[in-house]
Amino acid sequence: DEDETLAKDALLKFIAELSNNNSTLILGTNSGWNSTSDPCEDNWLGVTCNSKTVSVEKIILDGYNFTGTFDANTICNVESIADTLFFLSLKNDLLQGENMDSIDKCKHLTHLFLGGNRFSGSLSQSFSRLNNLKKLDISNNELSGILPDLSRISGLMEFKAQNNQLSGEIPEFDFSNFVAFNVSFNNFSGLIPPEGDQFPISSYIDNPLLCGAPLATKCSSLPEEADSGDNKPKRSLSRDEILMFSGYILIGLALVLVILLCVYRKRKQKQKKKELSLEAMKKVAAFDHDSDMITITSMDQSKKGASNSGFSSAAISSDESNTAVSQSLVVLTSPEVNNGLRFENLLKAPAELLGRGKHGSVYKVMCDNPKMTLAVKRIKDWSISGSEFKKRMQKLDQIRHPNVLPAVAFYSSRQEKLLVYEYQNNGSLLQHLQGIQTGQTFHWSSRLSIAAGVADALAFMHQELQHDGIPHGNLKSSNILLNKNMEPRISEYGLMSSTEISTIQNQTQFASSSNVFPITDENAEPLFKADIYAFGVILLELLTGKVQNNGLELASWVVSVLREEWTVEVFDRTLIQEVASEERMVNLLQVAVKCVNHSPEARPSINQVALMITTIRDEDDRSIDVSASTSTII
Ligand SMILES: Nc1ncnc2c1ncn2[C@@H]1O[C@H](COP(=O)(O)OP(=O)(O)OP(=O)(O)O)[C@@H](O)[C@H]1O
Repeated sequence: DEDETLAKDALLKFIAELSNNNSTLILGTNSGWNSTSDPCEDNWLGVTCNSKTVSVEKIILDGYNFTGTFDANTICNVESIADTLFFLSLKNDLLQGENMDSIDKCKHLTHLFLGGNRFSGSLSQSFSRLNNLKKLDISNNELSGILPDLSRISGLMEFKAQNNQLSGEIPEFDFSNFVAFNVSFNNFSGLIPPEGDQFPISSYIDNPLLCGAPLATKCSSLPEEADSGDNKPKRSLSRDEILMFSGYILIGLALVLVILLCVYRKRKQKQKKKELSLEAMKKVAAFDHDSDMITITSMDQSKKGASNSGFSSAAISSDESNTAVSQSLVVLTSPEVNNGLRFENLLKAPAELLGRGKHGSVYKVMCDNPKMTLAVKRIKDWSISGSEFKKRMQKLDQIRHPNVLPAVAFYSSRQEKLLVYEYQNNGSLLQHLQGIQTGQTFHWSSRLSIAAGVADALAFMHQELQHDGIPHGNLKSSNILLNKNMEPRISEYGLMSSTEISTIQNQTQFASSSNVFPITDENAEPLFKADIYAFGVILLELLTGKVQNNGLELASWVVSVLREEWTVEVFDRTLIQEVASEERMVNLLQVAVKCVNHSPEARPSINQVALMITTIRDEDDRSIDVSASTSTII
């Protein structure tokens, strides 16, 4: 109750400051803003509350020409408002700003619209600490000076700052998430950051010192153009501006002198070091070559230190003799390799490092006998006993699904395990998703059938391996490989370590006193639910075209956008252009969101997921048939 009173008092002070104590006149007598009513219960004009927590979430007071002051202290210093307010819009109110250094205390703001006011001076650094911000509008104000580093806000999707007198360089925004951007009619200078050219010229015009795409001004010609004065905006300068520019000129001159000195010194040094650096470059080239392409050497060579490949030393580092090693390669029942794959052949074949994941490295191995290309995964320090590993591999080998890539052979020693798979020519789903960023097409129908294939395979594997407690354990787009027909094949099924198992069980409060193998029916459930979460993230990647990584926690980003009902903004833009029916995309999005539910128990079973996706795909197939037959009739 005390909180509610504090919030109400703060709101009343806020409106009084905004309106110069004229709120009743400006908002009307029925607006609700008075001390005898309640902002949430009595629906104050422009205030939206959360119906469950009865706390203020949105304030929208646009276009009232209040002419007073927005003092950030007034609302952001009151916890009961700052903790829940995520939307603040005061557009076209002719306000001045005060104590804007406190704006970061309104830390949950995702939308802040302050366009069309009389904010002046430079924008407070504290704007760059609004970490949850998605949209910021400071356009049509009297702001000047350099922007704070707003590029720190990783989820920012929209920035509007046109019609101010802002100067300095545009912050290095990560434009990949942006849907709108405008800095036109300012005094920005320097290069437009990379990918800024996805926005039209109108987003940048009238910044005489700005250069680079999409503007026609090339950056190298910038100083001359600026000096020549031809393109200078023709407006009289204030005294302050004259002082500021004189300061800039002096600093500029000093910088030029320093640069000239540096260049002169460097040239001298370069001449001296020319021979040395050539030598160094040779070394670098040799090093690169070694690490990209390795030949798996025989034991003798390795002893002499002939190879620095991780894989060769992996095989050799076991203290067993060459024959013992050869015997310990267990070839599983793959007809193509059953005949002839021996450990020695693997060791002799040329190999190339494909990548290093958290479980170890993967090598592409071009084997001569039998003639085939393999992917060999080397897992170090896997806390699973040799016999348990063997049992698991043999069990997995009995469960076959066309969309799961089986291991063709494995090797186990105390220090390391090797797993041999057929090499898949079309790369991983991750690579295809990354290709979208560079303009490669990834059609909706391919995405949908990959989703359906993976869901089917996962449903089958879960059903077959439920009793053995073997989930996938590390499902992600780099482990979904694509064969030559672009059909998905889930790789690395069942390679989860006991430490990871304990972590998941702990997270889900399923942990028992013993978190070690064997996993039983009762404690395995959270592990399978973790696979469903991971599959949900893959669905989100397919729909958004974005990739889950350290910088982007995809599920929370999507959920936060959806909470504000901007469903369309979630989707990959190329999909929206391509897909006739948004409905099926929305249906698939709903499946994904169910899968990434925080509570494991609330996630659907994989059978339900597979069924939902098959239904969406069937509808999609039917719609293609219908449109095909319609076009034939026409
Ligand atoms: N059978 C295969 N055919 C083709 N490429 C493969 C095959 N197996 C793995 N790769 C690729 O090799 C690279 C490295 O794989 P790795 O499994 O080490 O990485 P990761 O999946 O990122 O990590 P981890 O699975 O250890 O968490 C990945 O790009 C993966 O797609």
